[in-house]
Formats: sequence, structure tokens, C-alpha cells
Amino acid sequence: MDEKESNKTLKSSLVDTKVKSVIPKNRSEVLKWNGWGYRDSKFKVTDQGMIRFTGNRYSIGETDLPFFTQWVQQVLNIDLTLRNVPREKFSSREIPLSRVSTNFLKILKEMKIDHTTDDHARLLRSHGQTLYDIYSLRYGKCFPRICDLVVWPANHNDVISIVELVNVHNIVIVPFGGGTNVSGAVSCPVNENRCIVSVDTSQMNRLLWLDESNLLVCFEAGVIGQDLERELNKRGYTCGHEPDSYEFSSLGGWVATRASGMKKNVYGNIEDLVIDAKMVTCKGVVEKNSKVPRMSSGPEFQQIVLGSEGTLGIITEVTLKIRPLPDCRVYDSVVFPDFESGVKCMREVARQRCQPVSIRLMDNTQFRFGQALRSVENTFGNLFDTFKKTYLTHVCGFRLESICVMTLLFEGKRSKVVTHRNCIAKIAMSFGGITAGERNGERGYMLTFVIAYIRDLALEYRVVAESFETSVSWDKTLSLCDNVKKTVANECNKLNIKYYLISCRVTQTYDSGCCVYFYFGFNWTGLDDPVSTYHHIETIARDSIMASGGSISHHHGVGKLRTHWYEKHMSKTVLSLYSASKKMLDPNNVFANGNLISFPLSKI
Ligand SMILES: Cc1cc2nc3c(=O)[nH]c(=O)nc-3n(C[C@H](O)[C@H](O)[C@H](O)COP(=O)(O)OP(=O)(O)OC[C@H]3O[C@@H](n4cnc5c(N)ncnc54)[C@H](O)[C@@H]3O)c2cc1C
Repeated sequence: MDEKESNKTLKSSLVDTKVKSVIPKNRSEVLKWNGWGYRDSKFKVTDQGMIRFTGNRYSIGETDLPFFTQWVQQVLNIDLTLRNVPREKFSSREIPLSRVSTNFLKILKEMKIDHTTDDHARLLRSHGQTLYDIYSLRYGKCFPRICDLVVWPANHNDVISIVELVNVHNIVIVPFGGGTNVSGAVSCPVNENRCIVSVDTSQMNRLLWLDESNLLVCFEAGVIGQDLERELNKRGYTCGHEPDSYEFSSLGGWVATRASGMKKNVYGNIEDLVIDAKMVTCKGVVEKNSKVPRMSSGPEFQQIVLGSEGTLGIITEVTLKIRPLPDCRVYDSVVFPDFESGVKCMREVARQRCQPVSIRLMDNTQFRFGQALRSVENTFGNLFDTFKKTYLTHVCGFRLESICVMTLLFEGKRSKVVTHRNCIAKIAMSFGGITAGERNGERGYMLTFVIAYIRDLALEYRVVAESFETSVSWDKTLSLCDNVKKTVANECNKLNIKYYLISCRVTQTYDSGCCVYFYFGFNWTGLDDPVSTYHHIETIARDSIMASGGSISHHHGVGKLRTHWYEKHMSKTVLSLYSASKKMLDPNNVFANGNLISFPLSKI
């Protein structure tokens, strides 16, 4: 290496920058306290009875959505004049009192560790984004148990001090990243009598170093996805990890839940991106002592950090692979006569290993739903505009009731993207697919971020909804989708639920299978307890997933919601291995958030 090159490495290695986050320490200044996302962004019904998306953060902002308005009325039989107004906030009387001792608070003060016992700060960090969480905040009772205290470590050393301290004082720790989990992962166990501390990692978000020679970066674990990506983009790089929640979820959360981003085909899932992750446990720090790309040195015990879900320690720093920013991004889309042709095409693309950064397939219901989310001005180029509709139905012989759409995102050098696009188009054609253009592809990806806001509107009009996902081998994909849809439909019929939606999309592909993501929602008019009913049907759907060869989760993790299946589907030896690790790393069970395994470890 010449001197100039080595100086560059040295210079780029010493970054250590505090990142100014889009999300302030007082989260509710910018984020909703009782729903998804930014406070200024939401679906609402105007005085004219039209659904509109507010704010200008997303491209469908500040426009009327007449087709969507019609769609919700027809499919879910929603009466938009009957709004179920959510509560403004809980009174202090409704929020469980903090049980922290004054002595412990005094010690934190002496140690200069930032903390609060404020009611709303504690409440905000005691839930994720499950239907139960959000429904309870808006219409139900406050959670029976919330954390007693929030602490904000400033760095790795603060975390070491906190972990030592809670062991001495027999206090429970729940690590908190972005709070976007959909598994009950940060909720406090109801029967926990010890004091519970939420360790909010958000102030631990420095870019520690960037190694341009080896394409590595090290961030503190509290950095939020969009902040991390912005800091890298400024310097000409990307990490390419883009879960649909990346605007609000944290690096530590991604590692702790084994997250998957939509661009995993090129950049990898989080486990492919992480070179090293420091985790502070009660018995010391788990970390590697070198940042090499691969090692053959016995079982990699350090992997235990991935998917640990806050049960073993606190992740403080993560070293990730990065890539130079791509020259261009190109969207595309393909229409298929039916879901089966689409799945077969995706399977062939995976077999030839020519997936672009992202490839997704929406079923007919989701396709229609996506088309409904357009404004009047935006009709041109849409698959439902008269010309295209006529072409698809009369010329190609497609039926609007069965067509589905594959959306594609390509990144890289322009010339390569062109070749890649042609290659996919050729495969798609052999399965009866017809290219539907960039615009439909781009809309598909933009809607990914906006769809998450719909549930809050739905709740206001007596619709409960949630998503659930799985991974499955290719040979079982179609039957799994079919079985789950039928199971849900049967159960809805049994329960006399007339207006519901169950739809799916294939979101990730692998050599041997894919990830399937379901949306399910129903109009609960006439039912007493919509959340329990939802939970009951989702449980039956998950049983059907497992019986159809699917997994407990592709990326949402286990949390508390899926412990039942985790315990059933892991072998006894695996459970004993986890139990032994837990007892060794956390002998006092201070990381007692109750994720993964719900029964006492002594029973294993
Ligand atoms: C709209 C929406 C879209 C989503 N899309 C995706 C997606 O595309 N892909 C995907 O993988 N997931 C997705 N999720 C799920 C969720 O965003 C991920 O699980 C995410 O990784 C959670 O990160 P977080 O920072 O919000 O973690 P939190 O919700 O704060 O915590 C999740 C778990 O991780 C633990 N944890 C957090 N930080 C640390 C730390 N530093 N050390 C130790 N443990 C820690 C917590 O204790 C908890 O057990 C989505 C969720 C929503 C609501």
C-alpha cells in the first residue's frame, strides 16, 4: 500500500461522530405515542368523507384517495361517518406506578447515568406495534405492567455499569431500540415483581469508525436505520439493510431480532452483514477479537447475539459490511395472469440466482388494494386505467379477479441493470408475465412504507388488522398460501365475520424457498372483544402455517407472542443448549423480558 492509500485508511478509520437522529430523545415530539410512525403522517377522513394521507413525507401525501375510500367501503363495509375516536392520553392514575427505589435513583444520579421515571416515557418504552399494543393504547386499558424506569446509556461503558448495577440490586433489564417489534418483545412480563428498567439505546448512536479499505463500518447499536443509512450515503456508501421499518428501527434491534431487509438478495440479511457485534452480558462482553471476513475456529458461539431478543445481554456496538452506493436504481413490474404463475416465475428466478436487489409478488387482493391507493391525478400509467385494463383483459386474456403483480428493484451499473432487467423479463414471459413498467414498481415500494399507517385509520372505523409472516420451501409455497387463506376464511365464517381481508405476498426468495407475508383484517362490528378474536384467528392461522411446512417466523422473531411454537418446534437438546447459555450468561435472570421461552428454565 502506498503512503497516500495508507493515510486514507487511517483517516477514514477515525470518524467517531455523534449522529443527529431524526427521532429526538423525547420520542413523542415526532412520533405518535399510540400508533405507527410520524405524528404528522396519517390517513384521515375529510369533512367531505374522503380518505386523505396527511403531511408531505411520502409521495401520496396531501392528496385525496377516492378509490381507496370506495375500496374500504366495499371490501370492509366501513361506515366513514362513524369514527371511534381514540383517547388523547392516559391520565397518570391509569398508568402503573413506578416501583423503583429512591436508593437506586440516587446511585444512577451519582453515576451520571441519564434516567427518568416519567409516566409517559415509561409507557412509550413498554410496548411495540402489535394489534394488542396499539388497540390498548387507543381504546383499551393501560398495560398492567410497564417499566419502572428508563435509562439512557451514553456508550458501551455506561451499559457495563448498568448491567453490573442491576445484578447487585436484583433489577430486571429490558433493552429498547426503536420499539417497532411486532412480537410483544419489549412488553414487561405481568408477573415480574422486581423493578424493571428499560434501557433505551437511542442516545448510543455514534458512527465509531469507517474503514473504506475493507468496506466496514462500526456504529453504536442505538442508531436508527434511516440515520445510519443517511450517514453512510453522505460518505458514498450504503449498508443495504432496509427492513420496511427501517425509518424507526435500530441497528441493535435488527441484530437482536435477526431482521431481514427488502434488499437482502444483494446485500444479505442482517446475519450476512454483521462482522461483529459487542454484547454486554452479566458475565462480560461477547465479541470477536478481529474483524476478519471469516474464521474457521470451532463453533461460532458469538452468533448467539443474533436473535437473542434482549434475553442475554445488551448489544452496544456493531461492525457491518458496507458497499459503495450504486450508480442507479431502477424499478420495474410484471403482471401475471394468476398467483401460481407468479410464484413459479419467482422460483425460476431464484433457481437461476438472478434475483435483483428486491423482488416481490403481490396476490390479487393486495394488487387491487395497491391500485386503490392512488389519487385521481395519478391515474396515468396505472394498471387500472382504461387502456391498460382493456389491453390486459381483451388482448392478453387476463382476468382482473386473478391477476397479480411482481415488483422489482434493480441497483448497480446502468448497463448491467439493463441486461439484468431483460433477463428477468424473459423469464417472466415464459410464465405468462407481461412487463407493466417502472411506475407500478416504484409505487409498490413507496406503498410499503405507507401501508403501515393504515392500521391506525382502520382501528378508528372498527377494523382490526395485523400482519404475520413465515418462510417455506418452494414446493410448499402455494399450498401454504392456500391453506392459510382457507383456514382464516373458515374461521371468519364460523364467527360470523362477514367483512374481512386475508391476502399475501412473497417478499424474499432463496435457493430453497421464500418468505410469505400475510395481511389479515376484519370489520368487528357485532363482536365484543376484537383483539382476542383476532388473536384466536391468527393462532389458528399460525397452526395452519406450521402444519403446511412453514416456519415460526422468517424475520419478526419470537418475542412473547410466538413462544408457544418456539417451545414446540425446537428439539429438547436445542432448548437445553439455550437454557445452559442463559444460565451461564445471566445467572440472576436480570434479562427477564420473557421472550423466546415462557416457562422457567429450570424445567428444561
Ligand atoms: C411496519 C413494520 C414493518 C416491519 N418490517 C420489517 C421488515 O421488513 N423486516 C424485519 O426484519 N422486521 C420488520 N419489522 C419488525 C421490526 O421492525 C424488527 O423486528 C426490528 O428489527 C426491531 O428493531 P427495533 O429497534 O425496533 O427493536 P425493539 O422493538 O426496540 O426491540 C426488539 C427486540 O430486540 C431487543 N433489543 C433491541 N435493541 C437491543 C440491543 N441494543 N441489545 C439487545 N437487545 C435489543 C429488545 O429487547 C426486543 O426484545 C417491522 C415492523 C413493523 C411495525
